Amino acid sequence: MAYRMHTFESRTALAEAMADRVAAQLSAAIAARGTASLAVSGGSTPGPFFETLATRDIGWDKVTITLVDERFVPADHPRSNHLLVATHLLKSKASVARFIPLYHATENVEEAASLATQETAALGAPLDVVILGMGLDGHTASFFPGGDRLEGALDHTGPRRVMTMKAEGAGETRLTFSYPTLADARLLLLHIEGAEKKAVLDQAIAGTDVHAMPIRAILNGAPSTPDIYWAP
Ligand SMILES: O=C1O[C@H](COP(=O)(O)O)[C@@H](O)[C@H](O)[C@H]1O
Repeated sequence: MAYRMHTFESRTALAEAMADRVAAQLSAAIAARGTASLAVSGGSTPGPFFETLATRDIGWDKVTITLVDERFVPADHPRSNHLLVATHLLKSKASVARFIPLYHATENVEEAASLATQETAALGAPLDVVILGMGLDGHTASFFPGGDRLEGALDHTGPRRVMTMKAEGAGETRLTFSYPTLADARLLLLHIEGAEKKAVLDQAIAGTDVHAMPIRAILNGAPSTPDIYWAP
């Protein structure tokens, strides 16, 4: 397993440190290439970090933000990751950033995935910053254990794209970037909080079955070494 562990005394300290790190990487990208790309996770963890990041003084008008994964629900749905980003990140100094959603109000989720693939291609590759989360079942992005397209999503040789995922533990059908899009980010972060998630991380580190705990695909053999940010 290859990763770097960063442990903090509090979630506030983590949010400050991670916001500094991400802001520095985005600023460096803007200085080098004129623009910067940031793909973030949803769920219950990132809200306070988003609030902190939005206060950082960088060239937000040159930053494009997207999601590593999304539920196939409209942006006003309470479980929408887009809603989380709109509420907690696209505000303050970051209100001028551009946002590319993965959800589209198409007839079916396959069409939404195809549109999201086309629209996010403009971000180029690799992405500047990818921030992953992890569920208690060991999923990351929407790489769920038992996912109907898990094999394809984790294929190291597959295309960079947005694809669909259905899994018992996922609730709604998902849209997710494929592993090749996420795993070679210039800065690859894994953000987890709490003792329960630390125990899941330790379990993932101790084993090798990627299908049982897809987070292992990131911890073991991603082209970029992930930096793990954890606070109790
Ligand atoms: O379903 C999801 O869950 C994971 C973890 O979320 P959390 O609520 O345990 O923080 C998240 O990383 C992912 O983006 C989200 O769609």
